[in-house]
Amino acid sequence: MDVVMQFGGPAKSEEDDPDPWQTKVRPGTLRRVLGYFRPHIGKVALFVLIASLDSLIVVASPLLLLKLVNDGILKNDLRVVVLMACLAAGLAVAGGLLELVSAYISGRIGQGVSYDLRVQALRHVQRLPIAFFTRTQTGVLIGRLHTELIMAQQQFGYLLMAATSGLTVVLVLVELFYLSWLVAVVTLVVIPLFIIPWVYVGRVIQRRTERLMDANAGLGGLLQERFNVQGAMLSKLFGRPDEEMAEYASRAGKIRNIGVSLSVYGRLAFVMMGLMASLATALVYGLGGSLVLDGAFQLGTLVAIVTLLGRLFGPMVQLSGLQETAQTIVVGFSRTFELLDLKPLIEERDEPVALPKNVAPDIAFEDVAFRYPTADEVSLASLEYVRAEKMRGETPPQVLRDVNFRVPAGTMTALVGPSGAGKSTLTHLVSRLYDPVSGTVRVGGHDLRDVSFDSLRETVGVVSQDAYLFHDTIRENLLYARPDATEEQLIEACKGAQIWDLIASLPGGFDTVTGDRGYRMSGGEKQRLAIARLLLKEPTVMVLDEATAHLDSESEAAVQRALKTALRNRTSLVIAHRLSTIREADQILVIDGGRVAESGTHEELLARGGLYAELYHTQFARPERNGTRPAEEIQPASNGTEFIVTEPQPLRHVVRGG
Ligand SMILES: Nc1ncnc2c1ncn2[C@@H]1O[C@H](COP(=O)(O)OP(=O)(O)OP(=O)(O)O)[C@@H](O)[C@H]1O
Repeated sequence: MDVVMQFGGPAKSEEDDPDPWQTKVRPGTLRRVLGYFRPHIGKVALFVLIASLDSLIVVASPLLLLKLVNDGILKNDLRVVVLMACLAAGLAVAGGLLELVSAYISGRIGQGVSYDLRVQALRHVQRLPIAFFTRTQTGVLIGRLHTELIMAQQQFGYLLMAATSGLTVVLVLVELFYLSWLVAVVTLVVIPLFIIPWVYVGRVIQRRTERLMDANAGLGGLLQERFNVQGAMLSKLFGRPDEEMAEYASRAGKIRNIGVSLSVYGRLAFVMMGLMASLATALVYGLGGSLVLDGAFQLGTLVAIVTLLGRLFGPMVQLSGLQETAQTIVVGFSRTFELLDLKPLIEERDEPVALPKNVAPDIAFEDVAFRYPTADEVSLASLEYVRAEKMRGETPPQVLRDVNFRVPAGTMTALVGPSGAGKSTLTHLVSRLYDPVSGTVRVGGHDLRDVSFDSLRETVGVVSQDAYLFHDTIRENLLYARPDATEEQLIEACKGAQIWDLIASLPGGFDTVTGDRGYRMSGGEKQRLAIARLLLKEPTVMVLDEATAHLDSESEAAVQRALKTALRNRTSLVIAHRLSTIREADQILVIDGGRVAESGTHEELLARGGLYAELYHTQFARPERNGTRPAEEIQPASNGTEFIVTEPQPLRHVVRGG
């Protein structure tokens, strides 16, 4: 089977919003789907058994009616009447119970399969590189792992019902032939005429339901993006409520329109079903009644035939949707398979090396070149918000080239250079968020591609400018780094990170909730908490992006003290924005255009009179107003680099033009 199908279905209407990123169902998908049912084969067998018993009950009760009328009522035998009535009641109760049990079992199977698939998909997504997450729209990914699987699983329930309906239909037809071959033949001819419009309406309903789910997922993704703290902040600051409202309204309007048409079609299906049943029954009453008058069969047989007919429509309708349901399941599953088949770019090799604990290692970059991966290499177009078709297939430019340097164990290296030079990218390679395209990054002499993920995570600690905190208590945020930390260890880490006084002053102490993305804390406080989290983890290598923004001088001094503690006795790579940090570095690397343009100590680089000296002199050689250094100013350097100078002597580059 090689079907290309849009998940929302191909039905044409004004609500159609053709999606160019269709899900391609690959050959072998059905076999793969069935593979997920293998562990539940026992339950499937039990379900089939129970469903068969249920089908037998469905066809047995009309026979009781036949006997009740022919042998009881018509022959005036009260004993038969009572016995048949009791048996019919017993069968009805048994049928109800069996239906409940079969619903439970089919639920267990469907839920079990979607549980297995979901856990597998989550584990897989965890292994995907950071590049995947930078490209993927979170809301859509959540939809893929959640809503779409639920839908496939619900459809599975219908599939099981439809499959067992087959047995019921066969048994009912056999019994019809047994009771009256003439009525059975007429029924067989007439029923498809009624079923065809029903099938059409059923398909429309199914496609619109799928499109409704797609539209809901799209709206969910949008809301998730706009209503997280930063999205809400952006929309408030840019003040475009009307455009935002128009976007919501248009999407919600689409959902409304599909909802309205769904309820109309749903009602139509209901009416058609009733009409179908009434017309067929009227026909059989007419035909059967005349056969009774002719003495071809007795009244009880007619009652049984009419009852049987009533039990034929439901299963036939379910059977008619079998193919559509199966296809929806296969497409739903293949959407998850698509994700599972995305090969993680960064993998742990077999028998990886563990870096030694508690020993600060050196870091070495050897002929490193790097470019960010293409969309095709790391993501799925269907999960990207901006489906930049043109971008796909294009190779992004090299961000790092010919990078060679060594950070000796236990020393600090500062990275400076213009914005976009590649400093952050370079630090990403140390924590193996990305692998170099060529060349080698070594920690403690080991190629990072040989090192186990666990030991790399233990060895390398990262503090970014915008520290991320979970919406949880301060304690839980700290314990994330070391779940077994004692209260004393937590306090010690917080003291080292200069955040203990603040935590101690909070009424809730460690149990204070830090809010969505830690929003109730200031930038400096968040960064110090992140440093405390890192101190708990005790990595031997520190990768740090010094904060450039929104710290008042008191907070800034506190962060500086915290960093001093954090960097002590560790090998560190710091994207430095402050002169004090740069001066303290054992080595400074000036990064420019993805290369190490210069390296040395502050004094050496000044003496060399190159780019660093130029940057430094441009910044400090300017005459100060009133003999004092301005509290904050932006100065364009001759090479286009701008520095913001803030007290006490911090060095921040803002932008490099040209
Ligand atoms: N995820 C990404 N995908 C593609 N390109 C990227 C990605 N991240 C950064 N880049 C590009 O790589 C180049 C280097 O970026 P990088 O963030 O390393 O610079 P930087 O020196 O740290 O700048 P800044 O000081 O402004 O943070 C830039 O041209 C940037 O646009």
